[in-house]
Amino acid sequence: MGAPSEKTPKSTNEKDPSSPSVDETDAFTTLNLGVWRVLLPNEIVSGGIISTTKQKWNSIVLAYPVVRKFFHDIYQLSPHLFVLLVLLKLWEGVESVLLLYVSDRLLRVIEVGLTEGRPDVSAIIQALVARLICVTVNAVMNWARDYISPILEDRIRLHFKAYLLQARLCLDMPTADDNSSRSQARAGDAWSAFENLCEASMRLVGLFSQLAFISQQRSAGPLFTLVVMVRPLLTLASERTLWLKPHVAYSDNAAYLRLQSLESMGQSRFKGDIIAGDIAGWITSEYHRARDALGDVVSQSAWSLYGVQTTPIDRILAEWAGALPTLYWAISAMLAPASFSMSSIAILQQYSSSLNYSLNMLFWDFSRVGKSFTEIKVLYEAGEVKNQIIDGELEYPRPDVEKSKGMEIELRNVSFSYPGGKSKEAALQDISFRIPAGSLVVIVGANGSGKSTLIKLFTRMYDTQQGTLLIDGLPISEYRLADLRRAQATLTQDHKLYPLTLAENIGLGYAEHVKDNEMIMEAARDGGAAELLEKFKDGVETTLEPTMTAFGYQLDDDKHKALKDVLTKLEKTTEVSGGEKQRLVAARTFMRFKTKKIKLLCVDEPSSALDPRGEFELFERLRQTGEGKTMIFVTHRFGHLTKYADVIICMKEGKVIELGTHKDLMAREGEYASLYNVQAQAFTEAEVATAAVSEPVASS
Ligand SMILES: Nc1ncnc2c1ncn2[C@@H]1O[C@H](COP(=O)(O)OP(=O)(O)OP(=O)(O)O)[C@@H](O)[C@H]1O
Repeated sequence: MGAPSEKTPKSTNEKDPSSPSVDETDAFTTLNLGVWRVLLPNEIVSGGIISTTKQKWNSIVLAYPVVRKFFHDIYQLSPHLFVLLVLLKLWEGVESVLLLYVSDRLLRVIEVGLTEGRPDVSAIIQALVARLICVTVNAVMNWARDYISPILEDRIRLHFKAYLLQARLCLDMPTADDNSSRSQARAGDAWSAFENLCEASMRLVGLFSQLAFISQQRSAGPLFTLVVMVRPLLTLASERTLWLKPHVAYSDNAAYLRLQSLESMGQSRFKGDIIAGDIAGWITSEYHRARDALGDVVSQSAWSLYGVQTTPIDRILAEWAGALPTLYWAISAMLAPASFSMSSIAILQQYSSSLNYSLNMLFWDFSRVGKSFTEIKVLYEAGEVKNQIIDGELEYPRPDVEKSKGMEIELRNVSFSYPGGKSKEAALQDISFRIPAGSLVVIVGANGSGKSTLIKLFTRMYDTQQGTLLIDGLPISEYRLADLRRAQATLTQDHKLYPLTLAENIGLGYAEHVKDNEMIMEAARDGGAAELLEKFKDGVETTLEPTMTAFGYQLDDDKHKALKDVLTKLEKTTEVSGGEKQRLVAARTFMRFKTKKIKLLCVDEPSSALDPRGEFELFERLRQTGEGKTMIFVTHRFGHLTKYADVIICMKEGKVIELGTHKDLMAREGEYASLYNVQAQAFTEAEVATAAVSEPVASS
């Protein structure tokens, strides 16, 4: 491991130019742990053992209400299984004392027999039977616990998966993009936290029963019990854990980040590009190069690296403390040889190792209790992330606005940058214009000029940072988001196919009618996807990307042919062409029109993969179906739309540079006219080329 170092932010900056920018107020300290940088608040770094223990305790106290809720929720999931499992866990705690007791008894009766030269057979048999009963009961209890655990585990995992799914689905775009609200919560942590807490309670019960039992024994007593506890207490005091500490961890090690990027290129989504580009060899050699550059700087998790930062002195002290019980009975035997026998020494050894084990396990479990508390908190916090886009209260459409017309949109001095974006310039800069209700608008402009960003503001995927966006005369933020969304339909280049049936892929445009096959087929025809649906033997019930669960392991081509055949026959992902995907997504938008509530249609370059006829037909159908609504088309191939456009907005570098009808803008001979002429020229050249090719064919 690279030597861990703790330094204050200022000195870090002076010594290492690659260090992160740090808080000028010296609010935190940066720790370099392998490839990781861990930032800890200064008050936590500077605290000694007492303050660290206090922090641990405070974190546990603070997390208590949420842990109580956690147990209540699990109890509600299955009261019987919950109670049974908790009882079985507690039994594990008592089990160790029972075993101590019966072993103790067996040793004593054997020793009496050996000393007197006449073994008490019936007492030995009784002790053996007691031990047999004890281990049998334990075996049954363990079996019952292992039988119940997976059932409860599944219920807990699925419950928290549903909880996290809902939490993630509710996030808006800026919040989802925001690093600080990105949650580490995982549903699997709920079960491990529950198990850890049960285990810790079991250890506690076990420890108290052992302490009570051992301190009652004549050969041991309270002093011996205390001596045994020294080592585990020392381990607890010197234990380092990040779990209960507020911190930020990240890596800026260039070699490590390079390794991560190259490793991700093994994913199937890059397969085609990697084969076509023949770059597999390059990736492997770059990987080796990055690995060499990383050298021996370790890349295990920051949490485990933080935990192993002990010194040899800590280890030596712990080992010495572990030898104290032996020292105790050795000295006791010297001071009072008459009260000691071989069996009492063996029993003391047994007590000592049993207590030591229980205490070590208890402290180990309690160190995980901190982690479990944090995980439970993180889990519940994931459901409480506040969206950055605040919902409005006003009903949309407003009762005082004419319903049959489309949505009116007005921008007043709007500027916008993507949260966390890396660009030097804002995506939109000081934009003002008004789109009257029911207009057909075409937005044109070069790549990156801000056309799609405008659509994202109209649909309130993001909020403007400067200026105002008005819908029907009032700021967009005043309307209820759900109402606004219900009144909008979008068809963009970003839409994806869901891993569901084709019927659902289309039907979810109008979720209430997702089972209405007639409506779905109508939407499919409008989107140009009807022929595609007929191609599949399962028709609309086809799932293009079924969830894959099948895997084969250690199958030999010849010996396990039957098994391999089963694997081959299982369902696979079906690819459709880019144009076919766009037709299915377009069908979903036509399904959305069937809600009859749409007042704004935003179409953003949805036809890049469609053939020219497909694109022409799609735009025509959208235009006809959208009549009476405000329609906004973003497209690079705008030739056949401009004659219908009430307004054309021409964008460049985040600004509106021209605005008007086709005729106005052509007369101006500016950016729009130049874009139009390039297209017109391309069409003319294509026509000439087609004519040149078709002529000899026609004459032959
Ligand atoms: N999610 C994002 N995060 C950060 N920057 C973004 C994001 N999306 C777009 N941008 C940037 O905002 C600017 C405007 O992008 P936008 O997608 O609106 O352009 P566009 O005119 O639609 O381009 P195209 O014609 O290529 O689709 C670009 O500089 C782009 O890099």
